[in-house]
Amino acid sequence: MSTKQTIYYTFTDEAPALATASLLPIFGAFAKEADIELKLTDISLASRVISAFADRLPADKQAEDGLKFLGDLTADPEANIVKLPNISASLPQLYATIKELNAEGYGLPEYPENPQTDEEKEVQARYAKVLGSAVNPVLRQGNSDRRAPAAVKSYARKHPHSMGKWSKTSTSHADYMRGGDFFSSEQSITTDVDQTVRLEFVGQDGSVEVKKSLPLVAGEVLDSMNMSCKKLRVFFEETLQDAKENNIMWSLHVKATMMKVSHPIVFGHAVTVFYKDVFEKYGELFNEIGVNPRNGLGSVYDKIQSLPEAKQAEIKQAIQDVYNTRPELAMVDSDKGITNLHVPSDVIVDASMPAMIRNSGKMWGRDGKAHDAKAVMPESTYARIYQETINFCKTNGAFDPVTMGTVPNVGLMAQKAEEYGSHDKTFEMTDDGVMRVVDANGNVLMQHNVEKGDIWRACQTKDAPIRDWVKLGVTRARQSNTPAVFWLEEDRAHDIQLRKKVELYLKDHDLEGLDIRIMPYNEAIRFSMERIIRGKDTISVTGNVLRDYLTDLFPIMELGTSAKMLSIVPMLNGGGMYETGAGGSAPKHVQQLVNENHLRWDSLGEFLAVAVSFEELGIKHNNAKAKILAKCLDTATGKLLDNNKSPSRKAGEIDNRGSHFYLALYWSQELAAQTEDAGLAAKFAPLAKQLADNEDKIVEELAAVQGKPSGLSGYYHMDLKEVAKIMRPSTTFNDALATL
Ligand SMILES: NC(=O)C1=CN([C@@H]2O[C@H](COP(=O)(O)OP(=O)(O)OC[C@H]3O[C@@H](n4cnc5c(N)ncnc54)[C@H](OP(=O)(O)O)[C@@H]3O)[C@@H](O)[C@H]2O)C=CC1
Ligand SMILES: O=C(O)CCC(=O)C(=O)O
Ligand SMILES: [Mg+2]
Repeated sequence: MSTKQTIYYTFTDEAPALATASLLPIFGAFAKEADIELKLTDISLASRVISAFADRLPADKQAEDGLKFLGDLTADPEANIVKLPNISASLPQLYATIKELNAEGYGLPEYPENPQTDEEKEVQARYAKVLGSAVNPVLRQGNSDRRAPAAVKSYARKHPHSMGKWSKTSTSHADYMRGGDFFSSEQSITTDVDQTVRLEFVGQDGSVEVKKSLPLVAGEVLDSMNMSCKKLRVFFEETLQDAKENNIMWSLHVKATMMKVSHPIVFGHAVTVFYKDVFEKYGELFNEIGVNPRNGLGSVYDKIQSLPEAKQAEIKQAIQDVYNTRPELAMVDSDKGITNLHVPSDVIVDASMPAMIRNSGKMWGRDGKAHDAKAVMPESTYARIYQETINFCKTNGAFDPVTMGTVPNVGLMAQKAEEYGSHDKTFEMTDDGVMRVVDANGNVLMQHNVEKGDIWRACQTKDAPIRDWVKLGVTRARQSNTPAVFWLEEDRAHDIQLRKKVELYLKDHDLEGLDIRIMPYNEAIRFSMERIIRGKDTISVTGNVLRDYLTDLFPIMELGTSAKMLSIVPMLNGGGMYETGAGGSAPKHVQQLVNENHLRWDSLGEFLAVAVSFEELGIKHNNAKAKILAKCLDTATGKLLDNNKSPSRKAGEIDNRGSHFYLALYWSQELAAQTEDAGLAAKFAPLAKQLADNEDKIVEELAAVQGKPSGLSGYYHMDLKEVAKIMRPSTTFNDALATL
């Protein structure tokens, strides 16, 4: 007999949070019939800020630390978490959150940009924990299995999304550093024993500063690498000159959100090199008024507001003058004049490069039209795969969603493997000297000569996650009868360590009849692309960053968006996390809801994740009803796709809420029709009838609210009651659901 089981469903940010207000009541009502409870756990950016300062807030403003709760839960073999995409906050997003909360009377301290006192340092440290990719590494206590389910793939084949044509004469390309970057300086070791190493800076006078003590466990891989600030700035200048001479648009693609320490620094250099004339002329003034180029040009516009109007106009003119001397800069919003360099969180490489490739290799220009572009990604380790993809499209034309195969991914990410764990071991050098990794006996394990401004970082990957990742790769190859490729370079220091382990751990498995290969990145992507255009599937088994990049790149080509991916994290301790999609939180969708009360967010990722989550409870707890709920949910999802009841982009047509209604209709019909459990069928038959009888009325009620502003007030700190009102406007539907 089963006892009550719990699914922890996360409340996050932006579009997925809005969708939750409509969808969770449906999931909750259905799940109840299988003795399953869905508990909402708030891990939104606002909730994380509130939790960080809970001890300073009055009791009525405090809230449970949802992230800590779920983080602890990941150790429990019973854990069952449905994780929606959340904001990985850049500084401008954090400022906006603090402002919004303080307007509600929270009285949170301002973020100290240049902390001087101990108090300010402490405040900054608390905010630092909230910034960037602060949720995923805590919850992802397992490796990742991301794929396009068969129903989704078949829908995409029948209803292909638009794909920009590729021309052989396209001048678009990826540009990256040919030296002085992390790739060219990487060193890597594997420790045989548990030990604590020190990350030390040795000054020119011989003084030693311990930056960090790092406990390592036996079998762990530790890398260290350096990016030269001078070479980075020269690289930016050269790419700008080259783009200007060749009349091609310049476009920066980094991941300042996830690589929260290193990439804002890189982004800041791009801003100060691009607008060099402005920063040279007004640098001192900018320092005085607190401009932070790492927050983008937006920071200049923001901070100069404290200056007299004439001065502001002078600076704005100087910015405009820069555009005469520089190549055209890619735009995020050409109507509003927002460029790629405006804020660091607008262009995020995992999604932005596939969007460019899908769009014939073009980015948007000042004139609102698409143009060929030089995509600048300083760090060469992974940038090369985009050049390879661009070459492939130039030769073979755009991918065709109707005929193309699929590239699922098995990604290494457990226990903060690879780049996810690097935030606390990434340092900007304040002086020239040597950065080194030293063991307890004083032996130097790795070292780099560094200069002021360089970015030096160490990166950890534990052994247990690697072993589990190899197993997951082999398992997926076996279960789906698909070739699997481990993407590992032959001459990259980190990958040399990993290759040894992969070769060793592959021996633990029966590989009979499987096609398992190890290939360098460019060969691996070419191999996968050669197969994909012939309709063949290839599993990519990769490290963490390639996991991130490939699970947007291929889904965006295959399905139009990575939101439609099934994204499972089998946790090392036995629990499961089911992520919804592989993409972001679609801020643009919120704007549309605010303006026209239409939410175009597609909850397909949520439907898929919850079905797997039910299924898992069914298996673990021998809960037959949960298994039926899962099976019927999957069938209903397929029917929803077939009947084209996914959200449209246009106000007045079916949106997120309408698609949820159809899910409830089809799901209840499937449950009523199944014969495995007569009790369940009897329970859902009246609902199915009521929903079907009232279909037109409900659809009308849901459409009637659209076309005018929704009245949503909070952005980062949404009022759940208000959101529920906006997201559940059909009384007929709500009443029907309440009968369950
Ligand atoms: N796992 C996680 O928690 C992740 C979080 N993020 C966070 O998300 C934010 C935005 O990231 P960004 O990379 O710009 O991605 P977006 O969320 O803006 O997604 C890019 C585009 O993809 C389309 N899209 C994405 N999801 C859906 C969906 N469910 N339904 C329909 N269309 C969809 C939208 O296209 P259109 O506008 O044309 O409709 C959207 O504008 C950032 O704060 C980032 O930190 C990013 C990646 C993963
Ligand atoms: O954690 C993040 O900031 C982004 C995560 C992401 O893009 C992914 O997992 O695909
Ligand atoms: Mg991603």
